[in-house]
Amino acid sequence: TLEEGGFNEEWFAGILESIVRDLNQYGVCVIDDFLGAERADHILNEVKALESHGALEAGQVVSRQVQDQARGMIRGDQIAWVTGGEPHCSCIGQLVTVVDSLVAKANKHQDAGMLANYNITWRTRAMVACYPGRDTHYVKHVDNPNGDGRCITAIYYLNRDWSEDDGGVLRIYPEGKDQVASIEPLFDRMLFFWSDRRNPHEVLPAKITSRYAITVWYLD
Ligand SMILES: O=C(O)CNC(=O)c1n[nH]c2ccccc2c1=O
Ligand SMILES: [Fe+2]
Repeated sequence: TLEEGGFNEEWFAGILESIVRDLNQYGVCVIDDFLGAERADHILNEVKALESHGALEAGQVVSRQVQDQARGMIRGDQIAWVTGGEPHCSCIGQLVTVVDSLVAKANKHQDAGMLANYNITWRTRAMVACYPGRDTHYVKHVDNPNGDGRCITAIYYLNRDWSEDDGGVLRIYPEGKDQVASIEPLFDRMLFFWSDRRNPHEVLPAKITSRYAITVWYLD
């Protein structure tokens, strides 16, 4: 976990190995207990503060069947873009800084493999997303189907005590493979996957009132 200021060398090296190995082997890498519960909690509190201050806007406004039309559009995911430099997002900023270091080191790692095909010098801001429950979901899609520069999707989940009935599982259908990855949006779970056509994915209907995730896309 993170020592004051820096981060623990062997923790970092272990995570780095997992990212390089798993992205090359599966195109997907899941790291559990990424930052430890205390830091994860601080990040969750910053996300909840964004939500309660109405900083999250409609990521995609979905209309439901006709009978719901009367109730207006059911909101899909709600998002906010943060740099992590905002005063009330400093812990989100620390998360992004650590992930930046890991991705940069993985890109230049001696066993980078397919990662070496990229020269990752940039990234998007962090997209804080909340799926407000009531079956909100995200249809099957590819993040970067047409070479817009995004090569790695990095998602950090913040859902405490998630259980099967809460829904909101991320399902990835790795191209050319018959197995599907079902990834539960667990608290303090970090996920990396190739952003291109190798990883079509969808967010299954979320039952829990608020399903939180922070996504950063790394650019080649
Ligand atoms: O939350 C997840 O587990 C996966 N989430 C996604 O795949 C995902 N992908 N692309 C987006 C674009 C705009 C707004 C939200 C999204 C989004 O949640
Ligand atoms: Fe996506």
